Amino acid sequence: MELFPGNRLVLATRNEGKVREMQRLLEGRGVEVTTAAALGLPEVEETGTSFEENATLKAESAVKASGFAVLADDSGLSADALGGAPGVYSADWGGPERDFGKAMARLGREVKAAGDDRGAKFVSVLVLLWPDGRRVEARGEVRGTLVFPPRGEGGFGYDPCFIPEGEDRTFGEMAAEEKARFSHRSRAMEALMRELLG
Ligand SMILES: O=c1nc[nH]c2c1ncn2[C@H]1C[C@H](O)[C@@H](COP(=O)(O)OP(=O)(O)OP(=O)(O)O)O1
Ligand SMILES: [Mg+2]
Repeated sequence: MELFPGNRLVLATRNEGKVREMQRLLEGRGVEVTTAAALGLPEVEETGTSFEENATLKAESAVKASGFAVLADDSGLSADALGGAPGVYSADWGGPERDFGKAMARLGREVKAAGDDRGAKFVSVLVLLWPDGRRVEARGEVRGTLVFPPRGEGGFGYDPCFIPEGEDRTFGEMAAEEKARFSHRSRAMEALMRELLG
């Protein structure tokens, strides 16, 4: 039996970094993956106050516009020193131009000003939604340490300022397959597949 109608899955994200990671995580599952950008789907206002809410908003909008099954990710970096900020506002800290050099500089300043606790976690919430309303949700987290100034050119977003627990290099210094071994998104995807396939 087909998991998705037409065996097709739409990634409801505009973030190329996420698209690359999600495509890699779905490889070999016999699913034809396409993206919101490729289908020209409308952008979504992320008005929720939780990762779950925003992932749901993105998934619902893309299902409505495309008629296909959809996978949405809402994610972010939560600094212990800042009570979990930037959290769901992680993308907003990059400004309209999505300048994460600027966002990481701000994060460094604010963390130091707040007492310099370097503990942090990345969170990813995935929502899989079918046109018939069936829905599966999963969360993945990875704890780690913030490092300033940022290091490495790999990955995207805040990757250069985050060292996952037990490692000594940032996500920005890792190859894609290495980041995928620890990442919040990989963990969420594993949890999603467990939910889905039992
Ligand atoms: O693995 C990651 N490595 C580095 N940074 C990350 C990661 N995962 C999330 N982040 C940061 C940057 C991103 O911009 C924001 C998520 O915001 P979020 O609204 O979920 O995604 P987005 O606006 O970039 O794309 P979209 O909403 O179209 O899926 O958190
Ligand atoms: Mg977004």
